Amino acid sequence: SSRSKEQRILDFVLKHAVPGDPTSVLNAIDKYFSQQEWAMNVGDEKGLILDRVLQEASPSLVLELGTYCGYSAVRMARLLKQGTQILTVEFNRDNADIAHQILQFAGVKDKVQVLEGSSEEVIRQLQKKHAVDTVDFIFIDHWKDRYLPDTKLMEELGLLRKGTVILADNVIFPGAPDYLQYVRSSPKYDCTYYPSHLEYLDAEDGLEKAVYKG
Ligand SMILES: Cc1cc(-c2n[nH]c(CCNC(=O)c3cc(-c4ccc(F)cc4)cc(O)c3O)n2)ccn1
Ligand SMILES: [Mg+2]
Repeated sequence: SSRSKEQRILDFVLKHAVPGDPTSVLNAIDKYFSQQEWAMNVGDEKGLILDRVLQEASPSLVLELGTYCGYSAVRMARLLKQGTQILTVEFNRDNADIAHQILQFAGVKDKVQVLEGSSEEVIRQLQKKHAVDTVDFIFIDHWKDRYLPDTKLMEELGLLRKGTVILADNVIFPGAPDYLQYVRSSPKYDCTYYPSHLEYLDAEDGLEKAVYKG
């Protein structure tokens, strides 16, 4: 059977990147998209914004919604201190498996745990099954119609603490208008918009940072 796009990305990484070198894995994935075909990784332009916002927050526990091939999980893991944990949630079993292999190759597997399932079911299990108290940094990059309900669910479950940073991808394209409207009008969040472009294309996109005020 023909290999999926995600399997082709994995093959390209295994061929062109250096085992144990996360930056070479990111460069290989970015090169794949510039040479071969587009895919929905956050990319290098928005990735730089993620780097800066993450370093500023210097979190101990990171939750990512939407792993895809693991590009942003590798991106975050390469910047975080030892002992930091990233829990990343992927809905598609095949992609979760690809991400697993890319994370392993990059040498960041000890910092990242890929949880397969829907964001809602995983979020509901975090406190009991994954011994999570509160989360310090959340990168939201999953189905755009789930940004708002999942943020409200995390509030309700007490997973956010004073200062928790929520960074959301694609708030312009494909867009998460209900989420944007909610965090920007809620007294519980301090929001900042980082304009950018859709990964590897010219269409406008951006990241929204929402800091929970507790
Ligand atoms: C419900 C649930 C879901 C998940 C989950 N796991 N993996 C994902 C990936 C979701 N990501 C996207 O759909 C996405 C799409 C575009 C795009 C598409 C088409 C265009 F034309 C232009 C841009 C661009 C992006 O940057 C994106 O991130 N969600 C995990 C857990 N629970
Ligand atoms: Mg995205």
